[in-house]
Amino acid sequence: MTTTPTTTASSIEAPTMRPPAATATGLVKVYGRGDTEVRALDGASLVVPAGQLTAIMGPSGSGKSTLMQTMAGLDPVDQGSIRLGDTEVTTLSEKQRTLLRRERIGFVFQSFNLVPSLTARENITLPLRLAGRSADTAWFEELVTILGLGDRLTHRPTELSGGQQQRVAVARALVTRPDIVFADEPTGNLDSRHGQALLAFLQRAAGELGQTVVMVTHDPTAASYADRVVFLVDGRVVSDLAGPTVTTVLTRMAELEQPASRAGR
Ligand SMILES: Nc1ncnc2c1ncn2[C@@H]1O[C@H](COP(=O)(O)OP(=O)(O)OP(=O)(O)O)[C@@H](O)[C@H]1O
Repeated sequence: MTTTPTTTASSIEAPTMRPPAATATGLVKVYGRGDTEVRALDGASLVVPAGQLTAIMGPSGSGKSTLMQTMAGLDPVDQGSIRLGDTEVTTLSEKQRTLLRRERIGFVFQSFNLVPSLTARENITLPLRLAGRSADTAWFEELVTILGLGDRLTHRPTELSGGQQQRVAVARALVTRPDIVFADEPTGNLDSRHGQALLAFLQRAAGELGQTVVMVTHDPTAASYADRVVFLVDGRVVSDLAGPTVTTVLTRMAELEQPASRAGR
């Protein structure tokens, strides 16, 4: 078994029966100019296997959110390629990216981002209304049941606990059966019990429902729910770990913090 961080192509490949849900190659994203220039992504490459829960970890400022936002078509890149299924995202116009997000991508944010004036049901079905689609009733019922929201559908966000609000946000992200769900610190505002319930659901959504999920997290416990963890350092994917446990994630993080592992980059 090798635990040495590596930047070879094999570190970003993961075997899967289905074609990858997304593939990012050589992403470069620069913010600012001159003295204030920051290379948030500096050649990041990543394959996201379909039907898996992939966690993205890395030190603060390593580019995790930027990687997620660019892969989700929220933000353009300066260089590189992003394929979502057969679609090259980087050459789409802003309008086309908006449509892509609406039709094929689900989002879960740390801050839930629910619409305060809408009920839980209306929040969950909002992406369908925006896309002009009708609800798949069986799928809606399945999501609501698995997430334990059946008796909360007429409540507004202020009438729900943090855990319930985040479950509404997760149902909203999955209601369109998107090709991929991006979750940025989805358990960041939850206590550990609600956080673990949510992670168990994301794991189940991938394992049983075949949903592809990419989750940014700082938390080794959250990462241990993933099928695979990829580690970002200085804007590049430098290592990955299949079948992570809290211990193996902590060990790998400690290795990546060693100056030697970052030398020559
Ligand atoms: N809009 C922006 N303008 C300028 N710099 C930015 C912008 N967004 C991100 N950055 C910089 O890009 C780098 C990567 O930021 P990013 O938020 O992707 O990192 P992160 O790994 O998600 O960090 P954290 O774990 O702290 O949330 C950081 O140095 C950040 O300051």
